[in-house]
Amino acid sequence: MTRRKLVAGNWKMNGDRAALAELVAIAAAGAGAVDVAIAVPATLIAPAVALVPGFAIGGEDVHPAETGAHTGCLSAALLKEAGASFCIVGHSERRADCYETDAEVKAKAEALHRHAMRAILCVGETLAQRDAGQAEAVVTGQIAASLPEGAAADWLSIAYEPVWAIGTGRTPTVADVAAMHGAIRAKLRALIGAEADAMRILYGGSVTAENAAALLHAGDVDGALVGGASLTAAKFVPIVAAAGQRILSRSP
Ligand SMILES: O=C(CO)COP(=O)(O)O
Repeated sequence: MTRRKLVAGNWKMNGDRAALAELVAIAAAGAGAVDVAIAVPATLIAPAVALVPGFAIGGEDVHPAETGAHTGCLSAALLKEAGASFCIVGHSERRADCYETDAEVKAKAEALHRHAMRAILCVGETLAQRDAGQAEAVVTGQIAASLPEGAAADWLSIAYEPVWAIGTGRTPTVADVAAMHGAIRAKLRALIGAEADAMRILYGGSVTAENAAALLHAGDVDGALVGGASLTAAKFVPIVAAAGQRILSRSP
């Protein structure tokens, strides 16, 4: 099955209104054979959408409830009203900083689906878990416990982001990435059957213009979730270009 690649950016708590100018060239790069999307801090969603209408701008977190006494939180409806078409859920920084559980991540994804928004659900192991030989069990366990009801490829993507590869300049080997994505695909098949073959599984963690071609064309890798290198068009657009290239021959 051919899956169209998705290269998504995650600005985290970076960027400001001036930085939104980068989105003009980034949005133009998304007009080709690769889907492109950028998640920005919530206060930047509306001005970003105004600047690049029609381009996929997303949030970085959502509260599972519809409304209520949740000071400082944002519902899917609020994100959508601001112009977001998708949202990241379960990023490891939120699992660590905000103690988010798999059950909460699942509820957040379901809230997005109720509002016809797309979701990128993040999973990934820590270095200690990898060193202990538990990486696959941890990641497939997160998938089993946080996969939302009604999970389907037209609104949900998975992002495999090893915690130790985020912002560190370290990445797993291409073989390790392919093995983990294969394990995630197998787990998805067990949970949702043939729909799993249409679902995009992104890799995230220190993706750069230099390593993107190798990582993005590994087995079962359907795109990337990019942090630091998504903040400027100069760094991000070459990653989109790498996703669009077919590797016709490899050196021995
Ligand atoms: O966490 C990430 C994207 O969600 C990855 O961040 P970096 O690309 O900065 O390593």
